[in-house]
Amino acid sequence: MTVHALVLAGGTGTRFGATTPKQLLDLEGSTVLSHAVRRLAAHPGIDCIVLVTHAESAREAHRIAVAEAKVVAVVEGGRTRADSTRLGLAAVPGLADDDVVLVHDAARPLVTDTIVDACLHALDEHDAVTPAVDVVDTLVEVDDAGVILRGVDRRSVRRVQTPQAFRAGVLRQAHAAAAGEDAEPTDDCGVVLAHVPGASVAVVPGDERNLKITRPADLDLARRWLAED
Ligand SMILES: Nc1ccn([C@@H]2O[C@H](COP(=O)(O)OP(=O)(O)OP(=O)(O)O)[C@@H](O)[C@H]2O)c(=O)n1
Ligand SMILES: C[C@](O)(CO)[C@H](O)COP(=O)(O)O
Repeated sequence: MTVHALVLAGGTGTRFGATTPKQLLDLEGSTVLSHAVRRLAAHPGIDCIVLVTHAESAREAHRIAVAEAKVVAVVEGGRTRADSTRLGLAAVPGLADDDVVLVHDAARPLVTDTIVDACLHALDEHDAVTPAVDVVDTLVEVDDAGVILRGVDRRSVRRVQTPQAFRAGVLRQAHAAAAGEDAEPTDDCGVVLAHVPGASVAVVPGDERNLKITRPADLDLARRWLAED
């Protein structure tokens, strides 16, 4: 059984507001993308990595591929995140249904071995696994006018992260069924839940430091946490 990782860097980073995609931003001398790939490549349980890039990130992705022996392919991503996963899956050489696929956001450069280990371990019992953290604020559901409709019990919700881990056959089945649909799922566990009836999808402990760089303040936090590592 081989463990493959897809690193998704096909987005534009609109919410960050920079002129280049956020995966190219500098984080203590290396790009955000390069941190994410380096951390996954250093995990002994991960055999090979496919980079899914935005056209503007292709040069950096190819540079990383030369430096990191585990990177076996670089492909251009799609319009949506799900399209990018689908294109990445198609580029994995020799992917067997009982192989494992980890799907990771390049925008999460502080992924740790502990998180990867937790995901891989839980995959012995589940079809798909995602790291997740607790919600500490009170949650409410609102209408379009911002009027609160009801409270949401925060004990029953989590904020999910990546890498998300899958049996390859399950992820392939889910994305084949989802292809062409109007919905734009924001993560791959959601695609499995929606399209693989009966699939067992579970959470394992994530880490607050495994943040997704979405807005400029996130980069400042990542810099601080990286310096503390
Ligand atoms: N078509 C897309 C959209 C997103 N992603 C990747 O999915 C991850 C999570 O997406 P997000 O943080 O939303 O990144 P962007 O789409 O780049 O940001 P924004 O939504 O602010 O435009 C990122 O690593 C991003 O590069 C991707 O590979 N292909
Ligand atoms: C996959 C993800 O990082 C899990 O939290 C998140 O859903 C990505 O969402 P985005 O809207 O693409 O930022």
